[in-house]
Amino acid sequence: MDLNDAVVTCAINILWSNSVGVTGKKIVFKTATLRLVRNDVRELFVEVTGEKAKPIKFKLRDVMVHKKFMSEGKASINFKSENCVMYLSNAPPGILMYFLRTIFIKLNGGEQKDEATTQKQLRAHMLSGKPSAFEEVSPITTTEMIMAKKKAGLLGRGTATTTSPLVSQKRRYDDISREDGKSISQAPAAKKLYQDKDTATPSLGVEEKVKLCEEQLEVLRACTSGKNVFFTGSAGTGKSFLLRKIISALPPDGTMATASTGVAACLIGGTTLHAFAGIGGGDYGLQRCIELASRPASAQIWRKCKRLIIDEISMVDGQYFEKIETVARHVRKNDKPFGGIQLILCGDFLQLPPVVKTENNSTPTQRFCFQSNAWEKCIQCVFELKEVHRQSDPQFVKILNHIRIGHVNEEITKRLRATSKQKIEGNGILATQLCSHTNDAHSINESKLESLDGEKVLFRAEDSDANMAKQLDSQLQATSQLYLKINAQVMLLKNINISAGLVNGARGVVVRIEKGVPVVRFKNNREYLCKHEKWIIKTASGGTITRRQVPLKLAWAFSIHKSQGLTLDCVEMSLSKVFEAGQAYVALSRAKSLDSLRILDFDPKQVWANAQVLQYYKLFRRHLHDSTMIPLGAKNIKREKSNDPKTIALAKLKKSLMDKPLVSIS
Ligand SMILES: Nc1ncnc2c1ncn2[C@@H]1O[C@H](COP(=O)(O)OP(=O)(O)OP(=O)(O)O)[C@@H](O)[C@H]1O
Ligand SMILES: [Mg+2]
Repeated sequence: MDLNDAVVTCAINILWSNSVGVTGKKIVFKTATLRLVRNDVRELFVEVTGEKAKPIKFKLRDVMVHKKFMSEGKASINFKSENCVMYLSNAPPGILMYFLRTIFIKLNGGEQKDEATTQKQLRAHMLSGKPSAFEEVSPITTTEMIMAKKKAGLLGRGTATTTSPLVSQKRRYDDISREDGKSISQAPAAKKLYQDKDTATPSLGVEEKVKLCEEQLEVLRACTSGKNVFFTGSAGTGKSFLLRKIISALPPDGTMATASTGVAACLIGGTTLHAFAGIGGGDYGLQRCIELASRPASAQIWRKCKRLIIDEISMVDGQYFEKIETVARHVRKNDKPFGGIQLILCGDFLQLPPVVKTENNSTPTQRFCFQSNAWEKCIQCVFELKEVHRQSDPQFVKILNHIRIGHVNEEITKRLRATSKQKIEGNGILATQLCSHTNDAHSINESKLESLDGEKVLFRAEDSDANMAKQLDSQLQATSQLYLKINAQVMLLKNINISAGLVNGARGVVVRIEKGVPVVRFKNNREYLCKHEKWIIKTASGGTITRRQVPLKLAWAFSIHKSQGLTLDCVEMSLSKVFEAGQAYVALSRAKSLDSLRILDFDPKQVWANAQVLQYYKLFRRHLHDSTMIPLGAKNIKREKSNDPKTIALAKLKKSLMDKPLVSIS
């Protein structure tokens, strides 16, 4: 992360006890800053600076760190020789992890002096009469990192990773102290700090090594500085990935991570916006919505919320957004936009629009969030991510950028039609069919599973609260009951090991059942024993519910709506029944490359973009060039009478967007 790895701001309680363990002095800081500093003789200290308090320093010698709840922003540091424990809470989990890692590496990654030498130097310094000076530790160097890893038994003598017996040893506390200048084994601590696979905050997981690019860092900075931010970008520019990093850089108390759909919410470790808001599906009148949100449980959630994060904002209905903005002001008794809650919104309006309920067979009036007055009032900063990370082939990226704005020419048609006959299957793994309608996908999976020989095996999920099974089913891709057979086509639902290709969305086939769990052969020929994984869902009230299940889902077919936000390995689609603007773009942009994609019946007519969205983006880009601090919203957007992509106005608009493509094409 771009932030200082030697500093963390959080709530801190410091407790001293006497030699028989009776608690004595206690200091409580609601907010304080911890800094790693060194003195003149390079001894390490943690410096605590609270509000209106003088800094206090604690020598980092003979310490134990308890970090089991690091992903919830909690940890403790036990200064054993001082009989003092420091409890940290409400720390941004990602920042806390880097802070603890810096302690670990600084303690173990340098050439260490023994105690006698240090004492000698200290005496000399005191005699010199110079005032003591402390300075912040320098950034971690590669040498320090390698040395620390070696000492922890995470690196062998060569470069290969070793499996030290201590690595698998389960310990409640991780002793990272050095005694007598020698390192004791810190393998579990190190393993956790380098390879944590916790899911409550996915950014602390296996993605930790993937670094944000410069444009993503700029958005992160705006979010951590408290601004109301909307960031957009085409499919695969890393919006959800960045959101996970943003969530882990914010204090957990009052940070509500939500998304318009369950699948998207799960990808950022959050809940659905509807579950958070507590006003039902948004069909009630405003007065009723305020009443619903004012019920004690709902009102408490609204009052506690300091930062509201919404992914896949394109699928949030504009009227609903307007309603929750008013509800927020009423329930929080605060007249500021959104009742003073910081908003972090992200999505791509050129992907799927809100699902609109048709009343009395009338034509649905789609209202996007950006068309609401609330949007204009609330959004302070807008950003557009341009670097595509999902696809690396520049030709495919270029095609997708054209499709995104509903533009198809002969060259694109020819290239996409050429995929219709290509063989994308391999290793017994069939392509996943993307269907425009959910029911089609469901029945394909059912019938394909039935048609396989052999017994069906049931894998039941274990939920922390059996009464919440329905909510978990609606939010997670891992179902409460999963039926599999040998040769079933499946998709992995977790990032297990990025470098080994075992990532969320990886396609495979069940080859056998071993030790009661399925073994899957993936497209890259790797076999993996899919043991139970844990999903943690944050409830709107701040609690958590967990599900343990085999991380697989049947993958003969998915609906395009359920695939929004995903990266898929090997996909086939028929787009003849698409019914939404952006639907073909969402389907096509799930693929990583043209070689892993087969379009059966490509026709340019299947591709169109919503005219109002195009106009919004045109305006958006103009503002983006002037300044990023602008109100953007409905007032500035002239409504198109027709959605027909063939209108002259639209053609002109597309042309202007093509002259300056929304995403730079290399
Ligand atoms: N800075 C980065 N470096 C390397 N890979 C990245 C980076 N940012 C994102 N990625 C990877 O790119 C892929 C797409 O990211 P992500 O799903 O977040 O995109 P998105 O913008 O949310 O797409 P969509 O609009 O389809 O939801 C993921 O595999 C992610 O890990
Ligand atoms: Mg996404």
